[in-house]
Amino acid sequence: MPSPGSVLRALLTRWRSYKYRFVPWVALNLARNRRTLRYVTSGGRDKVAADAEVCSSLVAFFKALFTSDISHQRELLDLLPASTRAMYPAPDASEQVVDVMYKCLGFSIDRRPSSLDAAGTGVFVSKGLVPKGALVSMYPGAVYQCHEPIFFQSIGNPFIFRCLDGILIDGNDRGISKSVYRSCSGRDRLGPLEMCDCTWLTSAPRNPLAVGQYVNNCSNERAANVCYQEFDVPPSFPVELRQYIPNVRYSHDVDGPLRCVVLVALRDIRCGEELFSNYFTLVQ
Ligand SMILES: C[S@@+](CC[C@H](N)C(=O)[O-])C[C@H]1O[C@@H](n2cnc3c(N)ncnc32)[C@H](O)[C@@H]1O
Repeated sequence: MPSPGSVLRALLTRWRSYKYRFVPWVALNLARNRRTLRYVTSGGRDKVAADAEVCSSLVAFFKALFTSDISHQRELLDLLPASTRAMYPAPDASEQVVDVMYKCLGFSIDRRPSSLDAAGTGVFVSKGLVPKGALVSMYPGAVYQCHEPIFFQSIGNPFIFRCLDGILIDGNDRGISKSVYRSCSGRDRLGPLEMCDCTWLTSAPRNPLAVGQYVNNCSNERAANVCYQEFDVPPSFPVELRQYIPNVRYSHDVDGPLRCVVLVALRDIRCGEELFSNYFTLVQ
C-alpha cells in the first residue's frame, strides 16, 4: 500500500504538470470538463501556426490599420526614414477599424453577451469566415515574469492568463490592473512613439483583435474552435506598428522579447459563431 507521502508527491507532480491558463476557473471546473483537457508536448511546441506566420499576419494587419489612420500618424511618420514613409500611401477614404479588419483578414470579430448561460461576455465572428489556422484574436494585458509581484492585481481577477512557461498576462480592463497597464504604457512611450496600445482598455480598441481576454472556455457540449499560442515579438518588428501591440512589460528592466499571446483558429469558424478556447492544458 502506498504511503500518504508518496500519494501526496504523485498528486503534486500531476498538478504541477497542468498549465492552468486561468487558475480559479480550473480549480473549480476541472472535474466537470475533464474531456476538454488539451494535451501538448513540453518545450514550447504548442504551436498551431508557426511564429513567422503569426508575425507576418500581425505586420500586414497593423500596416493596414496604420494606413487607414495616416492623418493621425503624421508626427510619427516625420520621424521615420523616407523608405518607411513610402510604405504608407494615403488611403482613398478613411475607414472604420472593423472594415479594415474585414478587408485585410476576411473576417471581423466583436464582443457580445455569450451564447452560454451565465458566462458574461463572449467574442463572436461578426462578419466573414475565419479560416483554419488563422490568427483570430490577441490576449491583451500587462506581462509579468514568474517572480514579479501580482498579488493585489490578482485578487478576484478572472483575467490572469498563464503562459506555458509561467509568464502571466493580466488582461483585466478595470480597477488596479487598468491603472498598472496605463502607467507601464506611459513609462515606455518615447515622444510620439507608443510602444503598446492602451485602447483595448476601452470599448473601442484601435486594434480590434485585442479582445481575446473575453473568449470563454469550451465545454463537453461546445468544443474549442480556437487555441492560445505564445508569441514573442522579435526585435525586427516595425517600430511604428508597436502602437497596436496590446501588451506591455510590468517591469521595464526585463531583457528579451515582449511576450504576447494570440488565439489561432482550430477549424473554419463561420459568421455568428462564438469563439471558445480551452482553459485547461496538460503538458506531457
Ligand atoms: C477570462 S474571463 C472570460 C470573459 C467573461 N465571460 C466575462 O464576461 O468577463 C473567464 C471567466 O468567464 C466565465 N466563463 C468562461 N467560460 C465559461 C463557461 N464555459 N461557462 C460559464 N462561464 C464561463 C467564468 O466566470 C470565468 O471565470
